Amino acid sequence: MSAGTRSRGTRFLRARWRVVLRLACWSVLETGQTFLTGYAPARALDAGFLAGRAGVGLAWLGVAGIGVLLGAYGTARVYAAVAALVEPLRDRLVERVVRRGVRKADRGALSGLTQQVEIARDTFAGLVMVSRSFVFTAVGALVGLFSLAPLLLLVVGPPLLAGVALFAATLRPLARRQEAFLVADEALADRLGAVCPGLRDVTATGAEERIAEDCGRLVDAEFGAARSLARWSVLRVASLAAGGQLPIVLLLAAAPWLLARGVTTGALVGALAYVTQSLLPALHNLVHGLGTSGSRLTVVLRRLTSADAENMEGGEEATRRDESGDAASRQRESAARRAFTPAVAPALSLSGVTFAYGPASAPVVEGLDLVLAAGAHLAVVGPSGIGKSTLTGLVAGLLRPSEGQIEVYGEPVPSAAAEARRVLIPQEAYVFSGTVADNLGHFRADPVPEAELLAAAEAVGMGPLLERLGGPGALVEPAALSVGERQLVALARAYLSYAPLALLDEATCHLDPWAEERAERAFAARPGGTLVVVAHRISSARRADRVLVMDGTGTAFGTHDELLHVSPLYRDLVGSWTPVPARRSEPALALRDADGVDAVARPGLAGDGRHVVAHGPVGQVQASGDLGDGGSLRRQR
Ligand SMILES: Nc1ncnc2c1ncn2[C@@H]1O[C@H](COP(=O)(O)OP(=O)(O)OP(=O)(O)O)[C@@H](O)[C@H]1O
Repeated sequence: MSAGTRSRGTRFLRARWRVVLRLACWSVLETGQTFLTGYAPARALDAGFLAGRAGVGLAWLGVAGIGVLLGAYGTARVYAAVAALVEPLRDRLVERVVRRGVRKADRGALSGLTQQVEIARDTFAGLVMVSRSFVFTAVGALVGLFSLAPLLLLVVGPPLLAGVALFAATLRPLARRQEAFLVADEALADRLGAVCPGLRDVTATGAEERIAEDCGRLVDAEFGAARSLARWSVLRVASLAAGGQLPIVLLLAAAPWLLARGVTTGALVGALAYVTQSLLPALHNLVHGLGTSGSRLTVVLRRLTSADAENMEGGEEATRRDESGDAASRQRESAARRAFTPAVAPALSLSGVTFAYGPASAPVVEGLDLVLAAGAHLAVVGPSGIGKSTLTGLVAGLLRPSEGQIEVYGEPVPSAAAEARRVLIPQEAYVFSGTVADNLGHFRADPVPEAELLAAAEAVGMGPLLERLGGPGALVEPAALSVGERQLVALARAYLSYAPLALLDEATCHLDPWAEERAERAFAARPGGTLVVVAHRISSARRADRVLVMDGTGTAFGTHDELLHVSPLYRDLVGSWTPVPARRSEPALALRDADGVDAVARPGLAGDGRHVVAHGPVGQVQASGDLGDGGSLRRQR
């Protein structure tokens, strides 16, 4: 406990000396009861039952009973006195906390702090009870032992003193370790509290490993603190054994010696009663109560009473953390910027990559070799469920191959360097509550200049949406955006990142073919940028300068024209894809049937302009949908 907290505590108690005195007086009754715990049975035996005077024995037992009743009355009064001591402490702490909470208008902090006040109040009450009880019980028992036979003090006193001394010696180091454990526990709880609600963000940004590492460090810190605490707690158990249990053994072992020196049988039984009924439970409560609650109270009180200072320190600490965080992000960023400079290594290289979702499952990717030069534009095609997303997950480092190596711009996957060089835009675009600028600049540690934001939005076709939302400073309500609009936000965000390799995993599937084309061309034209697109339209594959056809565990790789000749699967895929009609003046709406058949419609073709009916040129596709802003569709069949 710090000197400041100690002196405040002394002042607090001195100002309430009357309550302390009242508490002491009522506690004397407890001492009386403790005295009778051993003395009455001793007299009942020696002067009563063993002397053949059962009446006297019963009378002494009756006295012990009265002692218990008086002790119980005293304990009830003690509780009232403890309340008179504890409640003012609570009031003072609450006053402090509320004053500070109101000043800062921080309701979250206020509720957290008032909860700590309750902990402080309860812990303080517990401490007053156990330490007071130990003192008065010990006095009662020692006086009782002395009255029965001073020799008994010789047997019980030394181990009791040794136990208490050992306990006192461990108090401070134990409190420090308890505090270290609490701090580590809270740090972990804080971190998990922040991470768990944001798990989607973590996955969306591919930060699992970094977060796992970070949380792992906190888990290790708490584990270390718990081990150290446990080691010191062994000494606490030793002090209990020495002070409470050893006297019992000594009394029994020394019984013949004591009896030979005039100690009566009743006195021996009385001494055992003192140790087992009073001293041991009181010491047990003291060791556990003071050992655990004492350090908890120290921590809570220090926080509550010096929170202003701590807040300042906390602020500085946060700034320091921010600064070091900034430094780390600056480092990552400069690594990423460097990645944009012309690279000698290929943008992507896979050699002998094999991956299966489970040890017993068939591999989704098997022995795949692929080299993609920097600046290339690759389309990955294949039937549904063939492994296209799995491949992007492998390249992004979200999945680990069981065999083979993957490198992104010469950096092994997974690694932070490879992570900084790629950005994955999944089909399910993620938009979070915040401003448009927050969302778009999410992959950038440096503030993105507004002109750059606008240019990126324009490049990927998000311009009209940005305007409708109210510009970069406007707040985004994710639920109010259509899936297509969310994809536009995700595309602009990825476009702004410094990662040169963009992985679009059906990231434009909710956009119309023209919006998709615009976005893909924008990514392909990023200076030094390499693009891998999981294509769901033939137009997308035709735009790419290379196509990877996935066909079970086999693959074919080449240009569109080459593959039309060599890959029957590619020919089939091209045949089943619907050609995109020439662009009309009014925006078109593209629908895709569950079987992957496209249908294209124009608003106004049927319906009221927002609700349209689309007739598919292939098969009998019929669907109606709501043409939201930005041309996206919520389809009802
Ligand atoms: N987490 C997973 N656990 C087990 N199997 C999975 C998991 N994710 C995908 N698969 C299986 O792996 C195979 C390849 O899936 P993947 O999503 O990579 O295919 P895809 O070609 O991207 O499909 P689509 O075009 O429909 O998105 C499928 O059979 C799928 O069921």
